[in-house]
Amino acid sequence: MTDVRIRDVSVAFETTPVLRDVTTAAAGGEWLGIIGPNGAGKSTLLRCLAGLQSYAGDVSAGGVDLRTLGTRDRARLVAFVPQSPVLPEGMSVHDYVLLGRTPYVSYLANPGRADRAVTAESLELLHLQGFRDRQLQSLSGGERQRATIARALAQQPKVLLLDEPTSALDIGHQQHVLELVDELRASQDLTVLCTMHDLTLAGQFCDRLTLLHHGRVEAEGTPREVVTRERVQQVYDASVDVTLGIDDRPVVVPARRQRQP
Ligand SMILES: Nc1ncnc2c1ncn2[C@@H]1O[C@H](COP(=O)(O)OP(=O)(O)OP(=O)(O)O)[C@@H](O)[C@H]1O
Repeated sequence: MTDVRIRDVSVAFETTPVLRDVTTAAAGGEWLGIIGPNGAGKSTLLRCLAGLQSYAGDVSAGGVDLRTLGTRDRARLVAFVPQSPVLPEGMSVHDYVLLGRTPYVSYLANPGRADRAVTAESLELLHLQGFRDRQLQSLSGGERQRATIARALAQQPKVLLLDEPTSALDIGHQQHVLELVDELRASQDLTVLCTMHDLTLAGQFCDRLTLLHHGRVEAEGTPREVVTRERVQQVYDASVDVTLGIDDRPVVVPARRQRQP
């Protein structure tokens, strides 16, 4: 299984620091949730791992410094599902998911039978068989989100990076996708790093959480350790109640501030 280590990672845009000496790690096969308010640096951190953002510091997966890998080797190791993917115009769902096989297809060759089988399996896992010939642009937001996850699974990565994977999904598909990721994690030895805004869902699915605030690690640990009423109030400036649900995992309930008379 492939562990991910992030050490002293810093990113600045112009002169504005966005990540400041971020150090955290996911053990092989673990699901690490990255949480924090808007603008905390969550997506930027995932983009560093995906090779889309330059950074100071070190990031490794399975002991390999990700900077040393070429595009194809990196894509076999790490798959990234961005929050708002740019989808190619005029492409069918099937062909888009088949793109996930690119790192396995030789230059100038066409995808083979095995690539098509993995693509069909990914479509099935995300309940997209009925959409295989539809144009991407004709899909709803949630269907597009499932298509991007299917493309990432077709990459057969060791590390899956998910940026807000359930933001466009209804409650049923949220659960389906997160359960599926959890099953794949177990069956395919995947290590998962996932940004999430829903702290209750994050607590239910993640083994550990890293809380970012203003680009720094504010807290990390088990969901129960990280998601406390006081911390959510302080970091998110939110009024909430936090109770413990199944398996002592936190349940975060917004508590409406006093109504104005
Ligand atoms: N290319 C860029 N140029 C300048 N600033 C940027 C750039 N990309 C991100 N930022 C800034 O970096 C900060 C962190 O952005 P990031 O997208 O990582 O936050 P986030 O925690 O994922 O937020 P959200 O929860 O809103 O998605 C934000 O203030 C954002 O405006």
